[in-house]
Amino acid sequence: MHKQPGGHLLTWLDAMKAQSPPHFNSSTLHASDHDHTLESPQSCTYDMQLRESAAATAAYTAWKKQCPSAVRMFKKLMVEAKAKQVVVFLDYDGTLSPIVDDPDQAHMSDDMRAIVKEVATYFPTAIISGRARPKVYEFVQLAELYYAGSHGMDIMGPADATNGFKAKGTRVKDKMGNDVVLFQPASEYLPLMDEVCKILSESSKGVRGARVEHNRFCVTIHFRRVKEESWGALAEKVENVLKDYPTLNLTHGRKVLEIRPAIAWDKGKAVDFLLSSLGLADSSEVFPVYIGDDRTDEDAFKVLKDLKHGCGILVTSVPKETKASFSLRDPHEVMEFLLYLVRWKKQELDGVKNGSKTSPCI
Ligand SMILES: O=P(O)(O)OC[C@H]1O[C@H](O[C@H]2O[C@H](CO)[C@@H](O)[C@H](O)[C@H]2O)[C@H](O)[C@@H](O)[C@@H]1O
Repeated sequence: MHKQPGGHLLTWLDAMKAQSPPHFNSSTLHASDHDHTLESPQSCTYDMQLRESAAATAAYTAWKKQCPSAVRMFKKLMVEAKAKQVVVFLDYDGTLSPIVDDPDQAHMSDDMRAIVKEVATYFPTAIISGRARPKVYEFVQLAELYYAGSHGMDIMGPADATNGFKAKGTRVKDKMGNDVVLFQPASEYLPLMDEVCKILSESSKGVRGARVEHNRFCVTIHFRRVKEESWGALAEKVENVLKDYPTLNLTHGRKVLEIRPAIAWDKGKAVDFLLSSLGLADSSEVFPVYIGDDRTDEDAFKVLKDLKHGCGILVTSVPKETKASFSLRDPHEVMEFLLYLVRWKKQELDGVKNGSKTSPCI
């Protein structure tokens, strides 16, 4: 019998469970999240499912009064954006791609890729992900975007300053031979991250379903395929390894624990950095839109809240505490919102061409 992990880890484990709860699709009454492997749906009677489903729907509906749908409120939301430079920041997992059990299979659809590509033709667009940057690039496959991997600790953008992007960083060539600028505020941590990843991969081998993902400046320990009764044991292993690394921090996300350099840098700082690099920091003429589903996205929502312009949009199908002002249920709704955004811009440009002063209607 293993001993329980420390108090703060127990709190995190509870938060992780709460963050990706199973929810019921009212039309089929089947658990529609992938977390059913960790629950025991057999023990639920049909009536119980029905009641839980109704209660979950009621709770979500009530929560949406504080955090309304960005699709339903689109027109209102974009009033403030009129004539401003919209900049789009997109998280990857759970935002552009659905959450799946195997992190290597979290592909985005071709339709989603097409709409993100179109968004990027009208607005500077960045992907801000916890993933290693090359991995998220492999999924997204769009050279015209800015990428910030490892929760913002690995930023890459085109070096061609004609598009206004003047990042301080190192000029290198990307895989395709294009000139890019790299900004890696935690670059000296790379050997340490490699070491920790190796030790954790070894020590977690005994826990069935555990998976350790090297996200370059972040090491992610996946709990999604681990039986809940083994979560404590896995968390304890992580905690034990971390004891020897005082310069690293532990955080949690959707059924993951993550080890990161203990530096003051996060997705919010990456948003600030990209806005500055685009020459748009401290400007009331910019309207940043950030869409994300995870705890780590809250740092970016906070930055937008403090800026007092722009908007944070949380992707969730269950009520969550958030600093975002709007919400979208899932990646399908994200796609719908991005379509609206493109249509809004096209109408605005058509209006300018035709000399119309009226607001575009969606
Ligand atoms: O910032 P993000 O782009 O949202 O990345 C956060 C983590 O996303 C991935 O994990 C999450 O998605 C997986 C695939 O759907 C899922 O299996 C896992 O439970 C989720 O936490 C990614 O694998 C992590 O490395 C990222 O840190």
